[in-house]
Amino acid sequence: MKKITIAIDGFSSCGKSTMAKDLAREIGYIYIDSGAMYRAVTLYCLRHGLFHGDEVDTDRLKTALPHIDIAFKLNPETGKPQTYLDGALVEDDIRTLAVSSKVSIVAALGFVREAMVSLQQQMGREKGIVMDGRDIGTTVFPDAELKIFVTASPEIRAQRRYDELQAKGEKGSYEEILENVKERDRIDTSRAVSPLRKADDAIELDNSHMTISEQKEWLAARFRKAAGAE
Ligand SMILES: Nc1ncnc2c1ncn2[C@@H]1O[C@H](COP(=O)(O)OP(=O)(O)OP(=O)(O)O)[C@@H](O)[C@H]1O
Ligand SMILES: Nc1ccn([C@@H]2O[C@H](COP(=O)(O)O)[C@@H](O)[C@H]2O)c(=O)n1
Repeated sequence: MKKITIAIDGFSSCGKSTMAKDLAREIGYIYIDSGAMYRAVTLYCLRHGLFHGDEVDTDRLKTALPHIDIAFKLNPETGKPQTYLDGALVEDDIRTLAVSSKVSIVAALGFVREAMVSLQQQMGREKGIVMDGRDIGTTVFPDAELKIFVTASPEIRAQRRYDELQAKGEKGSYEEILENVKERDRIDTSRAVSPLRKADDAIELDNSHMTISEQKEWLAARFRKAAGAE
């Protein structure tokens, strides 16, 4: 079967990476969580004092960006990809509310997007990739053979994220998470560079009332059709 490119975009916390990761594992494709890359840059900014309130020191970030090393390696026990920043494992550190509350500010910077998009395009040049994010079907891989745009209500998304953080023993109230989900959607859809929007040729999925296994099956069927297996 020919290898294709699969772009999964959508709003924050709607289940994109859950679907993308599962599909990639099953079909033997590479999975890239593009949001993790913006999160890693944000963690770098926080750790190096590049934030002044909600303002980023763009001069310092422009100088540092070419030297920031972001990589993904598979966890040998779980087989799941994990994010490394400058050689250190940061998978949990990039998922905190502290990073979530600043990431959309960093992701709105044109020079940051340019650098990340270029890296993402290199990662996908051989096809056989599933990438999730906000601009994958519109900007990173406009020629992707399969494009999905995922939505769910903000309240459902916040509840899912809240349950996940609770299970990990992390802080954050439901209200705080709902506020973060809505604020990130607002910044992501209104930014000047590559705003979050559905590509004209993307298939929309509202998974508000779907289980993880139902959405997995839904995606597998779309993949078989796009890859020419049926
Ligand atoms: N259909 C579903 N029903 C219930 N929970 C779900 C469903 N899909 C995903 N989840 C859960 O919702 C949470 C968010 O999912 P996930 O991390 O995949 O979202 P995302 O869209 O990749 O988020 P982000 O954009 O913030 O990275 C996870 O805890 C995941 O297990
Ligand atoms: N292609 C992308 C991916 C992500 N972003 C920004 O990063 C934030 C975090 O992403 P998650 O997928 O981990 O939620 C997200 O809110 C966006 O601001 C992006 O701009 N483009």
